[in-house]
Amino acid sequence: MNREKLKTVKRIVVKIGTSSLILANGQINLKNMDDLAFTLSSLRNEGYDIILVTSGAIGVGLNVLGLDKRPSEIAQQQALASIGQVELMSLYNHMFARYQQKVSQLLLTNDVIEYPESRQNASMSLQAILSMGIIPIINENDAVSVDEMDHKTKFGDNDRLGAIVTNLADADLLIMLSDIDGLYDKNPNIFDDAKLIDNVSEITETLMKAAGGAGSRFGTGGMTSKLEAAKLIFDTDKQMVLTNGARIREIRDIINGKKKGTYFGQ
Ligand SMILES: Nc1ncnc2c1ncn2[C@@H]1O[C@H](COP(=O)(O)OP(=O)(O)O)[C@@H](O)[C@H]1O
Ligand SMILES: N[C@@H](CCC(=O)OP(=O)(O)O)C(=O)O
Repeated sequence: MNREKLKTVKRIVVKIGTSSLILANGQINLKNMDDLAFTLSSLRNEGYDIILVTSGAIGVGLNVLGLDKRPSEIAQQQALASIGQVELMSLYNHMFARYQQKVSQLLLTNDVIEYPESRQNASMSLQAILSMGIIPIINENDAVSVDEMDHKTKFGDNDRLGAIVTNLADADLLIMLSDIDGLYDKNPNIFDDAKLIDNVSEITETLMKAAGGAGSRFGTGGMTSKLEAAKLIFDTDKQMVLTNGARIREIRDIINGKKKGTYFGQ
């Protein structure tokens, strides 16, 4: 367990969850989005390769249509994601442009990553975008991804997608931004005495039991899906830091090795 390794990272994937992009009242969290655009653009200027994995298509879709909860029908959810994704990218495009940073969009499905040829193709596309100094912004292609018996196109959730992209891009570090300071030893929604864990070197059964579901009505996987993502990170010998999306500017402290959030690494 050594945060010293964080000081040598060159390529960083940042995953931001819906809970950091949408306020409790359903409005867009412009402060977090602007902090994200500023921080990632300045890191890019300093020479880091940056990839953003974003959630929020459905949350922003609800905002655009003035709805307060997800529809239950799949086709309705997909329509919402399709509407929200355009608005989400439009917001990012404007926010990043303020800092003279160009962005691109990549919408992925699980089958693209599973098939070696399309995976290689996605990887080459990503490399080409990065070599142009552009920040690729990645989400699942929610408008078309569904799971059928023999054709699985869904990733499950964007925490998993964040870990998959870290591997696909051969990045050194995944920064997972959520609405909480890191991983606690118990679900902090239920236990007042829950303590923040500083370092995790292995995903044990005890840790999995400590992880509960989503904290907001917009988040999906909760802490369980973040730990599943951490398992993929360990499998591929990468590092991950889980931290609060309300303090995005602390990413700089994190890559300077400071004790912020929960560090997953060996
Ligand atoms: N052991 C735990 N440590 C930290 N958070 C936990 C834990 N168990 C459950 N949670 C909940 O997981 C939530 C984060 O997951 P989620 O709502 O899916 O966020 P996001 O939209 O960022 O993916 C936290 O707000 C918290 O309420
Ligand atoms: N792809 C979906 C997000 C799915 C997801 O995992 O959401 P979250 O738990 O907020 O990271 C969307 O853009 O709405």
